[in-house]
Amino acid sequence: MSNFSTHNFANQKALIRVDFNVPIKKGVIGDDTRMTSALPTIKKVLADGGAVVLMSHWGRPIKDMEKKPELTKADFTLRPVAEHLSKLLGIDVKFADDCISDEAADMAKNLKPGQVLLLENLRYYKQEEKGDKDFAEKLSKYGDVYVNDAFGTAHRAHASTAIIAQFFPGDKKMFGLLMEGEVAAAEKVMHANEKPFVAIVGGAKVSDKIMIIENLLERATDIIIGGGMAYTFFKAEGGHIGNSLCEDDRMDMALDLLKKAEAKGVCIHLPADSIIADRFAADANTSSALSNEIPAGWMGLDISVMACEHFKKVIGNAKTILWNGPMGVFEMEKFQHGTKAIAEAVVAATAKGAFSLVGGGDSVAAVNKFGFADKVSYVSTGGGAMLEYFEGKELPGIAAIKNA
Ligand SMILES: Nc1ncnc2c1ncn2[C@@H]1O[C@H](COP(=O)(O)OP(=O)(O)O)[C@@H](O)[C@H]1O
Ligand SMILES: O=C(OP(=O)(O)O)[C@H](O)COP(=O)(O)O
Repeated sequence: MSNFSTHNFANQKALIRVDFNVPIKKGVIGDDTRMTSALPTIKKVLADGGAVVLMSHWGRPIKDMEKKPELTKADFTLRPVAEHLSKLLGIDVKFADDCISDEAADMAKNLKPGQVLLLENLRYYKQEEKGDKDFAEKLSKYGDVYVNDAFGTAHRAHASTAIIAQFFPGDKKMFGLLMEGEVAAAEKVMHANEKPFVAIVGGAKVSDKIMIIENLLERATDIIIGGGMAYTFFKAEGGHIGNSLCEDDRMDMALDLLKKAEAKGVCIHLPADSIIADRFAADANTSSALSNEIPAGWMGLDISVMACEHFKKVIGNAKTILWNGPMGVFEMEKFQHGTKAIAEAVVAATAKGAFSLVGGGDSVAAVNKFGFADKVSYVSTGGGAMLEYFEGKELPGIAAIKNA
């Protein structure tokens, strides 16, 4: 592998895998941390006299379109990201409507030094997530040099994050500045794990993160499980969760995890009560209920008073805090309280000397929304990636460049 900082990109095209999986609502970018964090890498290539071809995924289009037939590819387009990036860079960022078409290939070929091209969402193609070799090879033709700066997606062995690296010789593949910075910070935290070590896991990616929680049992003294994650546990224990988020095929795993935690002496903290809603909507009717007694037709969208108080106490004693995943649907005013309360507790613990690492696209958006980003020890652009790194695993996106 080569060194990004010392590489001279003059007259070269850098094909950069970024993680621009940022919140977008009605075509407007929300928290743009993942974009601003990649700017130093992009600017260095341009300053050297090179050109930049950017590739990213956004959301999970194929899976989501299967679940909700009313969705179309247009709901997952990266076009607003190209427009926002134009503003951030102060130049007109070109956009290819399809990541793998002849047109995209031509646009990449004709790119001049100082120009930037963003390809449409890689996940329009199932080959991306399957790690298809031909797909990766086609993408590899867009650049002279491959740069991986997508720490948030480094835990995925996908075509653009890992498989593609084999099509570049050792001196033409490298990590970008964001990736280098993230890895250095994660290493620091790995060695700063003073106890009590409290891991806070929330959000909506139940199946992904339930496996990660199991591995956290090796390091954490306490694991707080909130957000949409929690209801699979309550249902598995025989509770009533109404229409709350749940992955039935992970219930056995949830029970198993509770048993393993008990055997290891790790405390798992679930939210005793929830703010419930009659619809998944900002103007839904709301009430509060025990998290295992949610009435039919209602869903838990935030943690409630008892849970907040309990979680705050646990966090107050922590010396090391690792947080990924919001406690509720913080994007909606009515369901932001739990996430805010937990963020405040993490900030207070940090002020008392704890080391706190917060990561994940939505988690970062949440700490920014509440103005706490500079009051925690480190904010990572990776959520699942950060947690997996913490397990001591070599992430596929890192291994593909390092070990080739
Ligand atoms: N109880 C809940 N029910 C449904 N969605 C939830 C719930 N709690 C949190 N969420 C959603 O989880 C999403 C973030 O999850 P995730 O992607 O796992 O976090 P991150 O991006 O920080 O890694 C947010 O959009 C939030 O609205
Ligand atoms: O947002 C992301 O991860 P995160 O929710 O763990 O922060 C990354 O862009 C990876 O997305 P994925 O979990 O759909 O592969």
